[in-house]
Amino acid sequence: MLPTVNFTETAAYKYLADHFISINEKNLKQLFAEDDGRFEKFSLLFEDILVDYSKNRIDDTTIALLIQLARECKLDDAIKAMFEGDKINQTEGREVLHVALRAPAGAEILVNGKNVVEDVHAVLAKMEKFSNAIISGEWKGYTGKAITDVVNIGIGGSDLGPVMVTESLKAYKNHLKMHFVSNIDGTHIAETLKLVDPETTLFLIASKTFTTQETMTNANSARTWFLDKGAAQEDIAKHFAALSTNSKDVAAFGIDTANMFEFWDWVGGRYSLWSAIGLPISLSIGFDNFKELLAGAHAADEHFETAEFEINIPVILGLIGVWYINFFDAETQAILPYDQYMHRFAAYFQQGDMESNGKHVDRNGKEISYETGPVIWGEPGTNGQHAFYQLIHQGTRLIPCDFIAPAQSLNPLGDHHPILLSNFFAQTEALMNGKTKEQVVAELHKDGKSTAEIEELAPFKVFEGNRPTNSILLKKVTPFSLGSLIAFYEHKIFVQGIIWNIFSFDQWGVELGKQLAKSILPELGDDKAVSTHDGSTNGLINQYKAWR
Ligand SMILES: O=P(O)(O)OC[C@H]1O[C@H](O)[C@@H](O)[C@@H](O)[C@@H]1O
Repeated sequence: MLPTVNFTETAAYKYLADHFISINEKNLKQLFAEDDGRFEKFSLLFEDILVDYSKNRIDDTTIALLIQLARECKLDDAIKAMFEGDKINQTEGREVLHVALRAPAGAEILVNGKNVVEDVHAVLAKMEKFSNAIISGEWKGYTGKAITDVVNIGIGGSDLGPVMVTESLKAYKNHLKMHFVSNIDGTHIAETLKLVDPETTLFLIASKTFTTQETMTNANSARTWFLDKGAAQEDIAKHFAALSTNSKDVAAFGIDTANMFEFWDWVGGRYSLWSAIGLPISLSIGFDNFKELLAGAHAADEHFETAEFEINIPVILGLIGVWYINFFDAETQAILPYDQYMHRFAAYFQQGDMESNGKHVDRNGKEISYETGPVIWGEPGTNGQHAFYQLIHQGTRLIPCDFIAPAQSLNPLGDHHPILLSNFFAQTEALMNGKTKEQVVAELHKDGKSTAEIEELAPFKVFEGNRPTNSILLKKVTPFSLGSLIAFYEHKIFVQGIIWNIFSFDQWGVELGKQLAKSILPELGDDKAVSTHDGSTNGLINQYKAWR
């Protein structure tokens, strides 16, 4: 059982509320001026990842109080409960053990008296064998040809992780062409099927439950297409595999359970890329690289489980997030990777964070009176700079930003990387320091503007600065460093969920829309006007019927 402390009733919260008043008056520039050792103090090096959190609106007292808050909320007990396999997903009665998916062989994590690490490694061995057979071409399709294309059909947690990781690690990929179909919009599967040949395509049907409407509809369309192209029922075994917890429905679909890669209900969908759901990753970059990804995540797990809170990266990042959300009223969190390969990183953590911490009821089942999970958003740099950074620099909202960049490029082409990195460094500097009216006036003078022109223009050119950022500098994007980075973000979400006293591992909020869609679907079967809904919904449905 998780602790159920209301963080707003702790002593630390009250101290933080007072302390906020003095910090809110301080400028980041001033905080740096007051403390020569600020960077050393507020940065952490983990393997080849440097996390610089010094450009935040914090001082020693802030960090001490935030850590006191974590202690009062019994974060240490909560971490222990997760790693020990307690049923901390209480509303679904499940353990939360994505950490077991990356535990090394020989480790022991018990669920109902059984060591799940053994099961994990049995599935990993099966994934390794299968990946090797597909990649080497030893596995043949129904006409004797090797597989060239892999189509992963899944949605949410059964899509976003593999998409993000295969994109982030594209530089490590082999010859297999990867395709991902998620949307129920027929366009997604139709456009994908145009690109592939049934004789050389492997379909992975990825669904924890194997009941998700989008995935099963797309999977059925893929199977129909496969058979329509001339393949026979018995050929399905060579071209369809399932990644699921539901062997009964996998068999009912017609997939040989020998081609089923199993995972378990203690793996949350949005935490499942480390499980059999990661098979497309292993196919795309090879099993050894997939193992490195797991090893990087495991190293981050060990850090999270054992490091003192003061030097614990997910704890510090999580607490700083709480500081902005609950004291500065920040509503969003931007994630800005300066790495084109990581272009789906923010999208991935939209599910990871928003599905986990978008909750309004606490662990006692009571409505809560404070803010919880932020809106997560972001695009890769420098594209974002030319799109929405205006608002981050000069808008009225405080937007904490995570800037992420690799020191070494995987495509060191001319001076591209130094230019990219100069922007990465410049943006956090600009957000922190801003530009004063005096600086603006001096610049306009230099440009030969008249006093009247200067007076008129100056206010628009001022940047108030004092806008907080984290900078995460990776030596290089490797399977290992990416694994660690993802795990840090996962654990940050956990930390925040514990402080907010919410359940981070259920997702009841996705159910209502599904239920209503199920009841609307039969109503779309004829041309009769509907009148059973509210005026707007009736109006929309009836117009659709008139136009289709
Ligand atoms: O893997 P499945 O079972 O198809 O679920 C896909 C997705 O469905 C729902 O939207 C949620 O439960 C998500 O967390 C999940 O990732």
